[in-house]
Amino acid sequence: MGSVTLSDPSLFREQCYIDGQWCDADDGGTFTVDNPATEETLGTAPRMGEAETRRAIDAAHAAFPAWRDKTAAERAGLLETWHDLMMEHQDDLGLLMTLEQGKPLAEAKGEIAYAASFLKWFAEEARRAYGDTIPAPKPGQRIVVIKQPIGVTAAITPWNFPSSMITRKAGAALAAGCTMVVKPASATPYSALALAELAQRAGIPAGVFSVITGSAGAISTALTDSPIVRKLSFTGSTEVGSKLMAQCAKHIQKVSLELGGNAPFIVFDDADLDKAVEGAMASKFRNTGQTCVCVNRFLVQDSVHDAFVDKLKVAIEAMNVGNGMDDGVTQAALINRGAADKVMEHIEDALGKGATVITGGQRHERGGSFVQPTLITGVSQDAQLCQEETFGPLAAVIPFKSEEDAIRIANDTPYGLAAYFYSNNIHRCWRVAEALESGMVGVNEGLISNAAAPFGGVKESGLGREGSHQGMDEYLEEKYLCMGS
Ligand SMILES: NC(=O)C1=CN([C@@H]2O[C@H](COP(=O)(O)OP(=O)(O)OC[C@H]3O[C@@H](n4cnc5c(N)ncnc54)[C@H](OP(=O)(O)O)[C@@H]3O)[C@@H](O)[C@H]2O)C=CC1
Ligand SMILES: O=C(O)[C@H](O)CS(=O)(=O)O
Repeated sequence: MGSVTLSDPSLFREQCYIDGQWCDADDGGTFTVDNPATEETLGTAPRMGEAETRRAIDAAHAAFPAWRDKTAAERAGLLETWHDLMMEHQDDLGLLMTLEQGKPLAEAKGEIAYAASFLKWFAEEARRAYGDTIPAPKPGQRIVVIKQPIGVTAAITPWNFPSSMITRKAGAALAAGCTMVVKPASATPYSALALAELAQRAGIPAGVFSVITGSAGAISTALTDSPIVRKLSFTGSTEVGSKLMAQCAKHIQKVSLELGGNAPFIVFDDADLDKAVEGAMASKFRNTGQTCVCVNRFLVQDSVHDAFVDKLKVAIEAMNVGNGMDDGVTQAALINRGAADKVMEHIEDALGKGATVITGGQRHERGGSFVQPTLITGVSQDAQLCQEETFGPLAAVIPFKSEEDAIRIANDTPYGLAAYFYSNNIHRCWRVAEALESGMVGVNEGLISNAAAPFGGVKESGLGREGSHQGMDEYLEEKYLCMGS
């Protein structure tokens, strides 16, 4: 990995993990993994396809009975050991993540703690897969509902949170008694393979958790063509999520989808503007704007518009753009040049429709996939960014007059993942929170993601919830027992 040395170099894996074994692709094929900040090659990962995927599915199938039959406490203990190993190696795992994904090192280490928190959360939830007994309508009968693990599951995960998007799924699946085959994003395989290394060290049995890298199409086809796989969990674009949902129909596989967003951030005239700016910065610029719950559109009420924009400009200009490995950097390279092109396309389109640049607006002088953190105002509602997720460091402000205008504009999107608003009027807070078409709402809060909360969207932002006590239900089947006399 260039000049970077891990304290524990064995966490850097360039092979996949199938059935407890580290292996290359059958044909020896590999793909390269680059550092987004320097565009240097970090290493390679196996280019696997259908044959390797089928072996991983078969291993998961073979491992399922014994894993299912462990007690919840035994599964919980192994998840807690995996959590502890993640935290013990937090620095190395953070380094790996910054090298392959680009995010500032402090954020990467933060994501490792966030990722580990899902293992700890679901270790606790494992012990609470409660069933029901229901008074029967017929004398002598008894109605009992038990919960059982769904079986072999699969996950396809994105590059923006290369560790936590895996543990948010695998933690729930393994806690429920399921086994899982994971295909991480090709841009960020090393965080996933390091998780597999630590799962092996934690004593999670062979076949229970496998990680395969390579052709997304071939791997996903093998996963959705197999009736052994009973559930697929996906985080990524709505376009791919829709394709996968259709593929899962063939064998009626359960599917969970965490997809794209288009989050509105509404600042009302009765907001605390300093808190609103704090929340705006946290939500907009986390991971250099590359999260599915990032603000995509700022809606600011006329009477506070200029004051809010002035404060936001100061906060944006205080950020430090650079290589995520360097101390003090708070905005990093985007995942690739294509992502930077998309941000510039959104800026240029909005300017062409009458918007004004308040700060930024250009590619960063560092070149490559760096973009200046940008603030634009006077954004027209027919701008491309109002219908498409920018996924980058662009704060776009749309003015509004009334509360009704704000709700109408906010809901004018096929997406509904996260929404945010700031107001000190409790009656308005209830009205607006209930009116927003979104799975999650931050009320006077810009950071809403944690393992205890049900994370998920409505409309074209997805299906199902992850985390919280709902997260494990995605991996459990309810069985109704009718006990006759
Ligand atoms: N909801 C969220 O958290 C996320 C949303 N997004 C949104 O998606 C946009 C595109 O980002 P991107 O990373 O390209 O997201 P994708 O949806 O393309 O990729 C996410 C995952 O899906 C895999 N994948 C890609 N194409 C297919 C396919 N045809 N069948 C099965 N799996 C597939 C990818 O594999 P591979 O890497 O090998 O191509 C990756 O593992 C972003 O700009 C953003 O708007 C992106 C990431 C996270
Ligand atoms: O997919 C994402 O962008 C993540 O879900 C964001 S979060 O969970 O870290 O908020």
